[in-house]
Parts: sequence; structure tokens; C-alpha cells
Amino acid sequence: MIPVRADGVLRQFAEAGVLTAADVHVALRLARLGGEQHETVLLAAALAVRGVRAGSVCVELATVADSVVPEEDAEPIELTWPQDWSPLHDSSVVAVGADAPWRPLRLVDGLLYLDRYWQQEQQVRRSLDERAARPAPTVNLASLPTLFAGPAPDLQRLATAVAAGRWISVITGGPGTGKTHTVARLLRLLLDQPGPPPRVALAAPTGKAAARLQESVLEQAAAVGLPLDLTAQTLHRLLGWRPDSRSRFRHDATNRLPFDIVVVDESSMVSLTMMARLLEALRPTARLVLMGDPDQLTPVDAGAVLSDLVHRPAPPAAADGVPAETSADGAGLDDEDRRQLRNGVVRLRVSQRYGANIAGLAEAVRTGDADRVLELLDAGEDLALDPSTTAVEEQIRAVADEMRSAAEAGDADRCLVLLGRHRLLCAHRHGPFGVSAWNDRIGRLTGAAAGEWAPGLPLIVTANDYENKLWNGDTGVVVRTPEGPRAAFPRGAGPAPVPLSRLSAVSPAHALTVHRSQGSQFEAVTALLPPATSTLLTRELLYTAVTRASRSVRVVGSEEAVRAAVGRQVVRASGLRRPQPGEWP
Ligand SMILES: Nc1ncnc2c1ncn2[C@@H]1O[C@H](COP(=O)(O)OP(=O)(O)OP(=O)(O)O)[C@@H](O)[C@H]1O
Repeated sequence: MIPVRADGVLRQFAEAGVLTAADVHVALRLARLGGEQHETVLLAAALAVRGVRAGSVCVELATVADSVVPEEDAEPIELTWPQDWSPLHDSSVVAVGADAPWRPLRLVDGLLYLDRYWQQEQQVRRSLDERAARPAPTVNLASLPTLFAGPAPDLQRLATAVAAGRWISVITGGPGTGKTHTVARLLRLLLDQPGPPPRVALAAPTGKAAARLQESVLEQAAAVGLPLDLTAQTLHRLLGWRPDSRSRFRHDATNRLPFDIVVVDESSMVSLTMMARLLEALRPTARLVLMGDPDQLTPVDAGAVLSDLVHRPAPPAAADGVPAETSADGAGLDDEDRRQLRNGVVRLRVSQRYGANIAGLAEAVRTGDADRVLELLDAGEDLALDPSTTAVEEQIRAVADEMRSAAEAGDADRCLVLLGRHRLLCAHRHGPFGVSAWNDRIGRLTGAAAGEWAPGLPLIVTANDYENKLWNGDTGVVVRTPEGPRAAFPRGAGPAPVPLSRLSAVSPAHALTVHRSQGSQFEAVTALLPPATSTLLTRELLYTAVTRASRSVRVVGSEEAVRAAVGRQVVRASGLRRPQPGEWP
């Protein structure tokens, strides 16, 4: 049982595993500061804290009771939900409405916020609305057909035209659907416009994603004639670290970023706080282009802004704005595509990185069609559902044997090719279905002694390492060299192995969490599902795991677990998906 210094309903919710001691503690402190005693208000405050902990920006009071799933190992306790939440309206700690003066909590339209998140959400909303209201930038699209050689109509061409003609746009799509290909051509188009050349910033939420973005843009640079000195950086670096604050930056509303175009990749990992800081630091005349896959796992911190932007209702007055030059009328746009287009969102669909089977499976997961997912996993070929781990163990052992031979022979290039062959992805970090247990188990399977960093061991970097230019999430492998064991990592200009003693934060990487695998691609992926009751088992998790593979996917788990994953979507409450009260009729 969790030690909670509270009575009544708070204690009950804590004992049921719905609230943690920290949720209760923050709620009690808020209440004490504001002189609030009412149990309903205390419970609402604790649920708002819990919401943020679980990634939501706010809590929707009318539906919160339905969305609460007690922890698996909690005692089965019947929860006493308040019959009505009206005591919040008279509370000294709750500001009611968008315009009420500051109080620690804010209730707007049935959504309860910790005020800080309300302010950040308002910042994002204001920036989006200002950008949408300003006259669109004028742009000459005449060179579109030469930038895209393929036959029209074409969604990449449409995305380029939409992003060129708006102050903010979103290019979404799964791995390999050509988001970077499109952005490279967008930059070419904008650099060709009359006037001084625009200043371009490329950024991503993590060091690893920034390094990948830079690599992919430079791969395209020669083909489209982009400047070769384009560099990508993390959003933190772009905005400028400040030693005195984790969530404030050198660039803000009073010291704007000196760029005309800002491109952000892997935007699905950008939290509300970060998006608010970025938007306030942009010049009003800077274009923002967000790239990402809103169906992947959401950021660790609160908010899922990319997904909110994709699902936001479009202002009724906005035209869908399909520019004539794109010939996109016949591109098979449905009503949903046209609604998204009115918000500047274009979804690219055809992946160059995996074949029709994985594409079909990813689409069935994305759209929540569990029957189709099971049918595809049953059809054989390069997809499989396997209740046992025997086959995956065989597969891992085969790759590990080959890897060890190459590593013993000091063949780093071969090791790096093998590193991309297969990866086991887990939902959990700990426990019998978690990465730790599986890394140990695979270590034993492949004959390695516990704790031994033998040649052939795959590694993952667990914190940014500026000295070695390695990023949290980079993977490498231990190889034998005449100078002793080294870790080889894929690098643009060929592997440059690093002595193990110079690596400060690395772990074995036979198995990875799905979270950590975001942004990586492997030929074969095994997704190890936990039991159906695990709250980590979600549609986003399965989609992210499946789309890491380029050739084959094996799902290890029960049919029930697959159905649970496909049926359970991450719900992150946020006001951004709603029109502001009174904003539109
Ligand atoms: N229209 C196209 N014509 C030719 N090649 C293309 C086209 N679109 C994409 N590609 C190629 O497909 C591959 C994947 O494209 P790209 O890297 O742009 O995808 P992405 O959506 O940015 O992927 P990720 O999300 O994994 O970064 C690249 O090699 C790219 O050159």
C-alpha cells in the first residue's frame, strides 16, 4: 500500500492505485496554500496532477471516471466518484473560465488544468491562430513539376505547395513516406523565390533525431542543390540553454530566433511545453514546418501537440486550398484529408522503406482494425503471430553467432550491417516481459557471461555524449581491434570505433523498449507483447513497433494481447482539439 498522508476519498483513490503519493501530496499542498478543504476539489486537483503525470495537459471531469483504469496490482476498490463537480466553481484555488485572474487550477469548459499547462496551451493556440489569420505568404510554385519528377497528382507535391503557402504546416506520414524528400524540395523552392535567401533552421527533439535529419537532408542536398552547410540541432540547442532554467530558453518572445524557415522533424515527440517555447520564439514572419508521425508513441512529457494539430477541427471559413499547380484534385483526397488540409496538414502515405505487407499491417493497426491485424499476422510470409518465444530465440542466436564471428575478426562494417538485421522490442523496461530480463536472457542464450562486454555485444547509448558525438538512443556493437575492444557506431563517414573506457552511458541492446526504438529501422522486428491487462499495451505502441521493420514482423503474444493493443488508444486530454469557447459558431 502507498503511504499517503490523507484521509477519505484521496486515500481511497490512492489505495486503488489511481493516485500516487506524489499526486496527493501536490493536491494537498495546493489546497493548504489556498485554504481549500473540500474533498471534491482536492480529488479534482490530484486528478489534474495525475493527468499531467500520464501525459495529459488537463483532465476532462465529465469523462475522467470512465478513463481511469486501476493499476494491475492494486486492490479492487469500488471508487466513490463525486456526483457533481460544482464545488470547484466556488473554490479559492480554481480560476473558472479563460479570463479569470490567476489561481493554481483553471477550469475551462469542463477541462481542469494546472494553470501552467493552461498558459502553455493558450500560447500554442494564440500562435496558431495568429499564423492562420495573417495573409498567406506569396510564393511562386512554377518549379514544382521539375522538383518532383513523378507523375502528378502527388501528395508530396501537394505537401510542398501547402507548406510553401502557409506560415505553419504539418507534413505527416509513417517511416519512409518521403517527408524529408519533400522538405528538401520545399527548401529548394523557397530558396529560389525572389529576394534575400531565407535563413533556415533544422531541428528535432532529440540529438539522435537531429543527427538523422541532418544526414537525410544532406543526402538529398546534392540532388536538389541545397547548401551543403545545412546543419540540424536539438530544439533545446536551437532555443538556447539557460543555466538557470530547464524550461526557459535564451530565445523567447523578447529575443526571437533569427530564422525565416524552421523545420522540426520527429514532432510527435515534442511536448506541449517545448512547442509553446518554440512558437513564442519564432518571428511572426517565420514559416514553421512540422514533420512527424502522429500515430507513434507520444512524448514522455505532457502533451501530444502534433496529434492535436492533426485532429483539430478546421475553421469553417478556411478553404481547403489545394493549389492548382499540384494537380492534387485526383490524388484521392477524402473528406478527412480535406479537413486536415484546411489546417495545413498533409499526410504522405506510400512508404519506400517497407513493402505492402508491413504497410497493410501498419494501416490496420493505425485504424484500429483488430480483425484485419490478426488476419494479416496469420497470413504468413513476412508477418507472424507467435505465442511462444522459441523462434525468436533461434533468430537472435543466429544473428548473435554471426555478429560474434565478425566482431572477433574486427570487421566493424559487417557488425553494423548485422546490427540492423533484427531487434527485439518490448513494451516494458522491467519485469518478465521487459528489456532488462530479456537482455540478461539473450546474453545467456548467446553464451556471454553476465556483465561481460564481449565482442559482438550490441550497445545502446543512454545519454547524450557530446565528447564522442553520440546521442541517447544511438546503437553500436563491441568489436575486437588490435588496440583492445572498441564500440563501433554507424557514422556518415564510416565507423570510428570508440574505446569502451570512454563510453560513460551505454547498456546492452539485444532488446530495446519500443519507446527507445523510435527513429530506428531494422530488417526484422519482434514485438514482445505483455499480457492484455498491461496498461502500456496500446495502439501507438504496436504501430511504432511494427513500423520499425523493413522486411518482417513477428508479434510474440496472445491474440487477446493483440486485440487489447489495437483497441486501446493513448488518450491525452488537451483543449487544443476543441475550438475555443465562442471561437467558432
Ligand atoms: N518521390 C520520391 N521519389 C524518389 N525517391 C523517393 C521519393 N520519396 C521518397 N523517396 C526516397 O525514399 C526514402 C525515404 O524517404 P524519406 O527519408 O524522405 O522519408 P521520411 O518520411 O523522411 O522517413 P523517416 O520518417 O523514416 O525519416 C529516401 O531514400 C528517399 O530518397
